[in-house]
Amino acid sequence: MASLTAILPKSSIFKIAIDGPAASGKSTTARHVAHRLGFTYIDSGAMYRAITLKALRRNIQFESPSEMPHIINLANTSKIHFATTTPIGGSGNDNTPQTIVYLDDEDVSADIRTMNVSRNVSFVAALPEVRKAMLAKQRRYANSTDIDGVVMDGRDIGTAVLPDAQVKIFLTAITNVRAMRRYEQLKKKEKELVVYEEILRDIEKRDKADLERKVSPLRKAIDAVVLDTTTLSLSEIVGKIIEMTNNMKSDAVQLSGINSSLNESTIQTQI
Ligand SMILES: Nc1ncnc2c1ncn2[C@@H]1O[C@H](COP(=O)(O)OP(=O)(O)O)[C@@H](O)[C@H]1O
Ligand SMILES: Nc1ccn([C@H]2C[C@H](O)[C@@H](COP(=O)(O)OP(=O)(O)O)O2)c(=O)n1
Repeated sequence: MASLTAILPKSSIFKIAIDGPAASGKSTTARHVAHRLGFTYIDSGAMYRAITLKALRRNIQFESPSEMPHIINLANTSKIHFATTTPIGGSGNDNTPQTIVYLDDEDVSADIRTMNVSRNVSFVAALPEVRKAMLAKQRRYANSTDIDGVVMDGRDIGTAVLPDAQVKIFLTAITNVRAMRRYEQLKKKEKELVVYEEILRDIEKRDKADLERKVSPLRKAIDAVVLDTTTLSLSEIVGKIIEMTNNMKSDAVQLSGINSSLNESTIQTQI
């Protein structure tokens, strides 16, 4: 029976974990999947970015050992929450649901995506105490009782944050494709001058830092499915994840049927 219970959901909240390197398509994919399934989307990377933004605004000197307690304190005391806006028509990426990120009730959705935050976020995300604080918040969000399902993306969701997720995806794409997509994405926002080579360097540096850090490095969970977005369109990727989720849900329903009839026969035998 252990093998049956292993694939049945441990709680009524259905969990989808999407991990992968920078600009592999995690958040866009996750937002579409969540929207289609009526699930809540949680952007775990935005949480590390929000703490980094707050530290930058306070002129905290990164990598100075005496400043670390300040960063840890920010992680423990900051309020971070999300809101999702529903798309109204449009085509292609225009109809991607948008996520608003609030830091202490201020909308910081644009400010957390600047190159300055990107350059410094890996340092903040490598601090074990910061990860501990974020992990507690992420699990709290994922286990809130008023939602049917959750889609969370990041680097350690399938391995550390939601190891019990019923669907685990590892998104990847070759580095220069990821850098070009991020370049196009930032250029559209016109928040700052963007240079492709600088973005490529940032992505290479962050990939290395995310892979090599000691606590919860970027890893594919052993039970995750790899999807390469270099060759697959957004709608193909979203379709595959929805299909996997629906299959997993119907397997769980069938197995719970088998389980309950097994329980009934056990009860009858006992009587
Ligand atoms: N499968 C895909 N094919 C082409 N472009 C994609 C695909 N998935 C995402 N994108 C685009 O790539 C850019 C980066 O995606 P994003 O979701 O922000 O990545 P991540 O969250 O992994 O950093 C966005 O402009 C997004 O629309
Ligand atoms: N679960 C997570 C999510 C993000 N991080 C870190 C590592 C990433 O470089 C930064 C920013 O994450 P984010 O997903 O916003 O980055 P990209 O959109 O992929 O560029 O945060 C992490 O360590 N663990």
